[in-house]
Amino acid sequence: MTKKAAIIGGGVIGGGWAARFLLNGWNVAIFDPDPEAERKINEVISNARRSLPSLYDRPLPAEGTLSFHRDLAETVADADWVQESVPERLDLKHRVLAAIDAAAPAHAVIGSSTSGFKPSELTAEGSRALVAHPFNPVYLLPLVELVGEGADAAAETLRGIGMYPLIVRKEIDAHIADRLLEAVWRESLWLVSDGIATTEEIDQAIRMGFGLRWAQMGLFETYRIAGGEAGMRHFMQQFGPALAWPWTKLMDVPEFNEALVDQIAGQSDAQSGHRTIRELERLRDDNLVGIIRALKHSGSGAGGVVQAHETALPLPETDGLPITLDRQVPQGWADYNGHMNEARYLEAGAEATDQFMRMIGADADYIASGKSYFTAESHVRYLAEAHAGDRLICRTRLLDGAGKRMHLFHSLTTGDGTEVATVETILLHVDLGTRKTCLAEPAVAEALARHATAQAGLPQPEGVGRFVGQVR
Ligand SMILES: NC(=O)C1=CN([C@@H]2O[C@H](COP(=O)(O)OP(=O)(O)OC[C@H]3O[C@@H](n4cnc5c(N)ncnc54)[C@H](O)[C@@H]3O)[C@@H](O)[C@H]2O)C=CC1
Ligand SMILES: C[N+](C)(C)CC(=O)CC(=O)[O-]
Repeated sequence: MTKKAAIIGGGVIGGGWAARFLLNGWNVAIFDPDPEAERKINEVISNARRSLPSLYDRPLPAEGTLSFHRDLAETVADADWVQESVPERLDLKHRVLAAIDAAAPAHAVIGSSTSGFKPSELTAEGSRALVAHPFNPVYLLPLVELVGEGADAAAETLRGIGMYPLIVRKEIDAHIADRLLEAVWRESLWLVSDGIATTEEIDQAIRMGFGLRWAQMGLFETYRIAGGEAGMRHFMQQFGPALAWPWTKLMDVPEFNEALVDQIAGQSDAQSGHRTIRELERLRDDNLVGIIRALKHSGSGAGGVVQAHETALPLPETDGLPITLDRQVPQGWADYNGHMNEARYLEAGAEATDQFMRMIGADADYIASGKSYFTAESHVRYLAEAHAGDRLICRTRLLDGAGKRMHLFHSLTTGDGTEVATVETILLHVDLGTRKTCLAEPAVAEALARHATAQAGLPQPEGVGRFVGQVR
């Protein structure tokens, strides 16, 4: 049965949670007294639809239903997960959590998005909530810090929607990540307030340098490398004494007053005010998709989380011909002509070939055993336009699988069935030791023969054997 998430408070974070659950197949019910909440949440969900599925090379589950309610008790009825995301005020959280506790089913997990409160503070008035602290945008960033009782069971559910639960073993104000962020934030406010740097210069200092490192190796692994061949021990010996130097104003905070707010907000407007928040969100999301997809290749950081989640998603079902690709066209695949760039059709064909290889047993283990296929020739026909956000499906015909050859004809269609391209490709079976062609192992040869039998009698696809400049 489809699971249900109830989102209490649908602002920046509640909207992100709603999108994360919804796009992973959950039904989502929302309670937020703001009359603008429905519009805002729908805008956040639209942004999520254009980005989250683009992280995956398999389709996400079909979206659940989305409903907006005027009554908290009605919202949480039958919920499997209730996520409180109201403003960061303890008295308000206590009131809202008490109402949730009174109406939610006993089996429901009650998570609080609190950035700073400890579970002992949240539960002081009897609530059974635990901290489930996410990161913005919740639908793309996998990290969620879990603190409190029931964290292990909650973690399992969150992994199921593609998140990375980090169980915080001992409660502490602001958990783990916000303590780190707060240190950078505090020092940045000092630098602006003292006139050392502008908001833009600080952002450049982060994104041109260490920000790039952190997404893939974090702090400690990065510094281990910075110690040279002697590693972390040498790094610490070299830079440890700096802790006592006046590099930072640790624990000291600039006075938070109107002048500071005006200074920071004014510089931020000058830096980024030419774009709306939604435009900035889309830019951020497109960049995050590109970064996370790059990390997927090496299984690093958030890319490893997407990889693991993806293997748990069902493969597309075949409908006569094997479906070798079913994914969304990411924004980054569109070019200056406003459609999918020509190179991406070949990339999609190459992904389909890889999937077909896995289907016939020429998978990672087979390659590790020293055998594989090399592509000898490919021909792409561009038949119609695919656009960013389109669903892209590939069905693969096996035209010849005998001997050392594998001749494939990929037909790429969009979700509405329009054939946008064909990629015809000939591969040769090779011994990776000698780099010379050889016959496939019997299991692979037999799998190819089974596909050939299943496809026997199908008409030759239109366009087979075409070459560039052919006279019509
Ligand atoms: N904004 C951020 O970067 C992050 C925020 N958080 C945490 O998430 C929580 C929510 O923060 P944001 O989404 O940023 O705030 P927000 O101000 O964007 O959204 C809060 C929402 O709660 C609604 N609300 C107010 N009273 C309510 C009530 N009694 N019942 C139901 N809804 C009510 C408001 O109408 C608003 O839509 C806070 O605890 C915050 O610390 C966690 C991670 C990141
Ligand atoms: C600013 N903040 C403390 C609310 C930030 C967070 O809690 C996490 C995030 O997304 O940066």
